[in-house]
Amino acid sequence: MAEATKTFDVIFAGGGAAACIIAGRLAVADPALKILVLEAGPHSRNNQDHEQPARFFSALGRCGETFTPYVPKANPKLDGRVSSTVTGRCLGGGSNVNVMNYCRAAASDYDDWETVYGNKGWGSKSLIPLLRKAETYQAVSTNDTHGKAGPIKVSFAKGGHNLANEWLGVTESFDQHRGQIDDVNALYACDGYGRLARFIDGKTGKRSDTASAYIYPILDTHKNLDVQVRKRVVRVIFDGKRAVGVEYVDDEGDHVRALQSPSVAHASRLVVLCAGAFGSPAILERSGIGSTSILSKNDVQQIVDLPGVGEHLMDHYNIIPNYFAADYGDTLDEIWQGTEAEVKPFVDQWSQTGQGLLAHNGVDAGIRIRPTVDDLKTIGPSFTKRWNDCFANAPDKPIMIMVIVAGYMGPPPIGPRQKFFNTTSITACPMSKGYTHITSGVNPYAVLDYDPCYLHEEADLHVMRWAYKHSRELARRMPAYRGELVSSHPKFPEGSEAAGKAPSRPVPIDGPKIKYTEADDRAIDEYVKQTVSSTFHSAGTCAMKPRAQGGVVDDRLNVYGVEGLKVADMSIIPENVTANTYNTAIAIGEKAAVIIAQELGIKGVPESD
Ligand SMILES: Cc1cc2nc3c(=O)[nH]c(=O)nc-3n(C[C@H](O)[C@H](O)[C@H](O)COP(=O)(O)OP(=O)(O)OC[C@H]3O[C@@H](n4cnc5c(N)ncnc54)[C@H](O)[C@@H]3O)c2cc1C
Repeated sequence: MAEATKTFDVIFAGGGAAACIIAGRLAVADPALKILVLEAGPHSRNNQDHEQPARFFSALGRCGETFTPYVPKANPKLDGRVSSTVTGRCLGGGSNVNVMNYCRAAASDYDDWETVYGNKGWGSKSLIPLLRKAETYQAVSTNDTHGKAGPIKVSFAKGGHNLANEWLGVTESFDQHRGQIDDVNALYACDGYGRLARFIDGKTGKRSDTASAYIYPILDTHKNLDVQVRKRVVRVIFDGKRAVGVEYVDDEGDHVRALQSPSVAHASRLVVLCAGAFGSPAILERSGIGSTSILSKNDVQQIVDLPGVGEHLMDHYNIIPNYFAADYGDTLDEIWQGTEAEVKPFVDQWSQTGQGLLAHNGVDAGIRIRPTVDDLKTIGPSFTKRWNDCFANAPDKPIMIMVIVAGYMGPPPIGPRQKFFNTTSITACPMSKGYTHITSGVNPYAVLDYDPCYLHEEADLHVMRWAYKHSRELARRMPAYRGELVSSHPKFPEGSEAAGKAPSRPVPIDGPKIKYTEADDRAIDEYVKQTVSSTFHSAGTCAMKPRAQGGVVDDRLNVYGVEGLKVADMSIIPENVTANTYNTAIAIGEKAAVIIAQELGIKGVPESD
């Protein structure tokens, strides 16, 4: 149980990726501003699973207390399979548990937010200066979109990426049409292969999360910032239509007792929901803001009829075919599959130098890829409208993100330990959209009624089929290729020429491409349905767009129909970004800090670096 009611100027519900940026910026800019952050999970400081980059995969596999799993309905489009997702659950949220892949949206993704959805100040011209302000790009930059002195550190691996180099070598000879690109993340261009940076500090070898970057350095010195962990916000409380605080419970121990006597914190100026794509709409619905049918089903008295709350749930989703790698491959398998004793030498090296395989995320090369005219024919007519509507006239938008990952991603394979790599293909902007809603009006621990609706649009399936084929041609030409882990590939019909083998040797760069029959294509589709999984980029459930179009917040992040309440996290995006989402969460955090500072009359939160 928390102490007696306290009053703050600003209360943040959720202390994740975006929240830490906003709270940190405001706390420094105005030491008189009393800020409360209520985060459901624990502190993340000094947690080796977070700090030591290569441990991300083992931590994800254990899905311990710094993760929240979300289990959807069985999906008929996945042959009845259930494909779950997770979010971070600790100070820093997803930024503390993510894969650290530095992947930035297309400039036109942000421009669409401004021009298509009418959100003034959210186009690339406004957001790029904020992205620069947020980051220190620890590499030579070939363009002026990267930052030099921001709290978030971005680096390239200094060694241990020989498989990425091989893959890039193959792409150079095999796919000359696309070729190489200087900076895969230059915002205005895509469709070239290149090295990938990571959200890892190249000097210390530590993960660069928003808690470490914006909160922990000031927590002891800025007493105006009160961060309470293991506190779960139940709902916002209102005086009429004005948000004046939140009700919250302890996020551990006896849930029932906590629920019977929730604590209250008052906000004299603003309540900001930063609980992520699942948490923020759930808090809104428990507070009486949402669609009439959802609220009445859960006995919540309606304050505002906002049918868009919890709708338009977007994600990116991926397939991960694995391949055997030659012994010389620098892979993370030893760290991901090894015992603590086997990992210890890497820990020692990392502790002493900040380098070595533990300072890796294993994702060192990739492409944000667009289809050629021939590729569009291969994908087929189901994708034509989507292509014409979204991509044809936006040359900076990829349809897939394809990366090589140095290691086996999956449950430990049977047999003696071996080396692997995989080629993960991620849908950059899938058509399918889902929803997430509460199943209890009072219990913040109740499971959510959630369905990401993966593959509900056939085009998404056909794009993935094409991506599988393309990434496979690249993989089998790498000198370190030693065959396919057949269990993580399609079950091609017996006798099919498309069937993979292990062990086997690389094919020559100019060797023929695999020819697929219709039966082979069906096998790939089946494989996609059986294995497609979340990339953990859930977003869009409190969309920033006009209320009449299902919007939940306006372009100042105000929730429609009430006062003193904003949402600021990945739930506000009106349309997906064609990239992994951490960088966009950073943009939202920085932009929200500027907006709030302006409205509260706080100086010292500039709009650029
Ligand atoms: C496993 C994983 C891998 C990923 N990999 C990458 C990657 O490689 N690259 C990339 O760019 N992006 C990646 N992402 C995505 C990125 O990290 C997220 O998009 C980003 O963290 C979202 O930020 P947010 O502020 O919207 O929400 P979050 O960071 O999820 O923060 C929400 C916070 O609110 C808290 N919360 C929820 N409900 C309540 C409540 N009722 N009361 C109090 N607190 C609450 C949660 O505990 C959480 O800490 C990954 C995400 C995950 C989970």
